[in-house]
Amino acid sequence: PLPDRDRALGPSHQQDQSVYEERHLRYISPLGKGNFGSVELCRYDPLGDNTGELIAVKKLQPNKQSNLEDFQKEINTIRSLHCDYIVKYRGVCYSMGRLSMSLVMEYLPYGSLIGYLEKNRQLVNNRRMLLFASQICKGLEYLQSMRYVHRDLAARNILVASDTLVKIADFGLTKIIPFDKEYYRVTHPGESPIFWYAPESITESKFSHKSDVWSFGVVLHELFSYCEHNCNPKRVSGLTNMMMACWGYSAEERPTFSTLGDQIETSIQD
Ligand SMILES: Cc1cnc(Nc2cc(F)c(C3CCN(C)CC3)c(F)c2)nc1Nc1ccc(F)c(N2CCCS2(=O)=O)c1
Repeated sequence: PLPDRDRALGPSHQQDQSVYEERHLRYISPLGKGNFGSVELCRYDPLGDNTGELIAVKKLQPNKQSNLEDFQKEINTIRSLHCDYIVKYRGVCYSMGRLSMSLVMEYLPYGSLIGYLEKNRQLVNNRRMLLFASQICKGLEYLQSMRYVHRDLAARNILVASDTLVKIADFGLTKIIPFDKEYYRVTHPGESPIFWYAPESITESKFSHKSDVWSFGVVLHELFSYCEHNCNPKRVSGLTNMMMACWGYSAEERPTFSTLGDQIETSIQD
């Protein structure tokens, strides 16, 4: 049964609501800004007594029309994803005054993985790093099962829910692979720094699950270069081999996320 506060407010205010009324949105602080728009920490407080839930609200930069289409696609993408290792969609908030809309998502208190690693270097040992790698791998395996290519996988786009849980965020560049092809070719060159891009993404603007595997290798490198290496060298060498495999020059050489997942589980057992 719904908690009393929701019963009193009727169906539109249920926990699994998808429309947030702007009048109940309490701005708290900025979380991040980019060419995409901005993400803010808000409290949705219909009772006005500060008991409402904390949410992350992504607003679109009020400019080019094409952004609105891309934003709609991003909302449709994240709304279709249901996985423990992917940041949860909560709903949308229409602000009629400005004829704009915002994407409402669950709020993960620890911020991006990069910031977390910098602040908690001593906490993230080898084992914790492999746990995070395994969660990101499972999230990517789920994305692949939905025929999505993330295209912007990097530690800055991974969010930390707790000391033992990370989630993939930011589906602004995510594309669906057409049913009759193995890859997605973009027309416009990407915005991301090419450090995370597979060779074919740079030379031919081709993106596939295997180019996400390349980027996953870079995320492993980011994770690994922050954590303590004071653990068993077998894990270290296992991880190094995984990274090198993700960086196979041709996409076919690279492992699948399920193979990588198995290798990570094996390394965790060691
Ligand atoms: C959906 C979502 C849920 N929870 C959270 N929690 C969150 C909690 C935090 F304390 C912080 C920081 C931590 C550090 N201090 C100094 C400032 C606040 C933080 F940055 C985020 N953030 C979300 N989104 C989000 C926010 C901000 C972003 F820059 C990006 N992006 C980054 C590259 C593309 S991006 O748009 O993915 C996504």
